[in-house]
Amino acid sequence: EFNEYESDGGPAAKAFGPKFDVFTKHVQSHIGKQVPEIKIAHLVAATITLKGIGGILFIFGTSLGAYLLLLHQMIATPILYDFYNYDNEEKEFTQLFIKFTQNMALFGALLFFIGMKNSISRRQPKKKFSKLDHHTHPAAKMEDGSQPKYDRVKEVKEFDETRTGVKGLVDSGVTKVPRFLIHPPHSLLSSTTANTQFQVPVIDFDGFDHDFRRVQIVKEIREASETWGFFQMINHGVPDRVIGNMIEAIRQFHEQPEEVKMELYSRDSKQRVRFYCNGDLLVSKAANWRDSIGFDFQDGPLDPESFPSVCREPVQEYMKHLINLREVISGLLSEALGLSTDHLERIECMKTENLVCHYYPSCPEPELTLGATKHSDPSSLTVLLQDNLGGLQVLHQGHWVDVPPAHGALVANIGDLMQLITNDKFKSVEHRVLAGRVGPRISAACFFYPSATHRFKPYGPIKEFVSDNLPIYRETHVGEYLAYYRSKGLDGNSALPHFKLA
Ligand SMILES: O=C(O)CCC(=O)C(=O)O
Ligand SMILES: [Fe+2]
Repeated sequence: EFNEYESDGGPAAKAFGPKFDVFTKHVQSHIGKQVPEIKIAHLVAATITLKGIGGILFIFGTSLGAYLLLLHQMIATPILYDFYNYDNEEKEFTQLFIKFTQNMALFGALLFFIGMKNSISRRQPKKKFSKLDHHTHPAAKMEDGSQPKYDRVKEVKEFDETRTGVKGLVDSGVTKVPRFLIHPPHSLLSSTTANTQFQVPVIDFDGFDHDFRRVQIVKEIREASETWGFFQMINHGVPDRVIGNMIEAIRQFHEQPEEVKMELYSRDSKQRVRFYCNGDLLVSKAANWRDSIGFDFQDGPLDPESFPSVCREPVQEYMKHLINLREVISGLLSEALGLSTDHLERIECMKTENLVCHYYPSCPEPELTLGATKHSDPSSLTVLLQDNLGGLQVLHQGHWVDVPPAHGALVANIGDLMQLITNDKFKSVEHRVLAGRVGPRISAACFFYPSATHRFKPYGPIKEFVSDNLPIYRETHVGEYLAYYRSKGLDGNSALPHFKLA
């Protein structure tokens, strides 16, 4: 009867009216003020509406429905079940009191429902990307056989907003490589057929400061830098223990809880320590199956507080050794170029260090993607530490050649800026990383650049390498070079030709 309504309020108003009068009198005598007059028919209409709409919304599981029902309970219960107007001996008291407490229980249940809804939405702040994977796979077809419409920008944006990188995808149970990570067939072609007739040179640095050995080492470095642009170094002076700790620390950074790592996620290259997935995610055509943490040292040490605590000491210790090694290589490279030992140091072309520590998660479909697209490094020189899984390949005489992991070894490779200042004498050679079913693979690339404090210092071909006054490249500075390199993204083409003189 309470749900029937007529213009005077119907039977509901007849039951409700007297009780409401008593209730308003109570309230008036308590607060000592006149309560504004409310038409009983309006009140009944309001409570029926609240109950009706609230009930329907609640069935569909919305919090708004629960709030409306709460409001209904707050108005109707104390007025309708007015046990407090009866003596506790009277039978109405018991009946009304039972009804009142039942409604209070309902009130509590509604509060509980709202609380649960809020806590669920707080625990799931981000979209689970995995829900999308079957839509985004190019092999996926609509029911009518057509390809689903693909919105790459949206997919990439949603992925970026998870702030958890490729590892986040893997952890959420993705079993297919999402489309934005799939590379075109021509860049995947012959992924698995590495050429085994060539071998990347391995150079033993033992005795580099003894004249006799030094001559030999300098010769090997010259040959490797002119033909391969790559060589592996052994007995380079960085202890195995330091290397082992470094690999373990990178693993620990990437494998710590998402919530901690997400705090450091950033696309702002001015942020000196940051976690990111594909520096060129927003400009590249195909993303790489890897996450990275970057440390931009800029001509000096970083504030220890800016390191994530899981990897602070191992990274600092590794870099201390790499600074020493840079001095050694800088002298050897200068000599290999036929310049005085301190030449490269004097022109400050390797003064800044930028360390990027990569994590390549295991991949369910490694034949569809890459750990790193074919690229050459923009640096003057890169020193790379890789774990024992393999996957790094260098392009040599038109063939992809594996750079096999060797215990305790470090890889050195000539970067674009070195090729530019040596007028093509030393080569900045293209390399890539295959994705693997076994993982994670871990690596740390330390890029040595010209001084960051002299970002606009011009660099062009050194005069000793310019015969008949024919430089191949125009002058540039590290700021310009990097801006161009980044704007292009890793698209498989070198940035160097852009700086060629006509
Ligand atoms: O992870 C690797 O082995 C190579 C990484 C690389 O080429 C780079 O960071 O430029
Ligand atoms: Fe590289």
